[in-house]
Amino acid sequence: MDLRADGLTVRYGARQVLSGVSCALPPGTQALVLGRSGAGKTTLVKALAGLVRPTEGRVLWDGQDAARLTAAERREQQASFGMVFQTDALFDSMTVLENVMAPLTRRHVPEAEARARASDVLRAVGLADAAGTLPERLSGGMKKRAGIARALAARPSVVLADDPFAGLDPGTARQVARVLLDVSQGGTLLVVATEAPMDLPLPRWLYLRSGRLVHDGPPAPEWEDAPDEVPA
Ligand SMILES: Nc1ncnc2c1ncn2[C@@H]1O[C@H](COP(=O)(O)OP(=O)(O)OP(=O)(O)O)[C@@H](O)[C@H]1O
Repeated sequence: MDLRADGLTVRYGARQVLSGVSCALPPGTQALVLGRSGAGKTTLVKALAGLVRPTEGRVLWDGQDAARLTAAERREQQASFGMVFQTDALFDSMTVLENVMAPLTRRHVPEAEARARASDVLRAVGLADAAGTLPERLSGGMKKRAGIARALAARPSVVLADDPFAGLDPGTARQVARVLLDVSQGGTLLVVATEAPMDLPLPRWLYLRSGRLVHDGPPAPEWEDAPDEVPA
């Protein structure tokens, strides 16, 4: 999917969280969405996925204004997005395989096909052996990879991962980075983080400061050290 933000502004009450963000994310884009805590990173990816409504400006999906679609059209388009959020939880009472199958069966993919696709993607994230396990028996890193498998089982063309490395040790973070790169091949990958992850050196940085997109281009580590105030 061709994704675009055009003058995107999001306000919560009096609080402006995103201010006039514009960016073009054609199919195959691989980018980091960076910025300090509270800079608006999560809000930006949620708005791109149609989960937060712009107060001003537009989000365009293949050139169509997402806010102008009917609820049914929006749901259909949202099937193109695979999202890994910080707060994602697996269903405790279901096995890892059943968790990964859930989004597919919800979309009426026949059981046998859902099972085969879920098994494939679990293999891709290195969790084939844990398919029959309940989530409570997984380590934090395994849970994270299971969450990624669930987001990817439906073969989304856009993968949005919100801080997928939070709380992971360096070895597990490396594994998760490799999985994200492997499984999103050919599609768009947007990864939110507060610091550029060493293991996932994506070629483009979208750097947010207090809701403004202050840099959109090649990696620019100088922004990570820049003082808080954004010049007017
Ligand atoms: N639903 C909401 N209602 C009110 N304020 C919100 C809401 N969602 C986010 N905010 C506020 O908007 C600001 C930006 O939040 P957002 O989660 O987009 O930032 P972030 O850059 O992803 O931060 P972090 O790295 O800490 O996750 C924060 O100050 C947050 O408190």
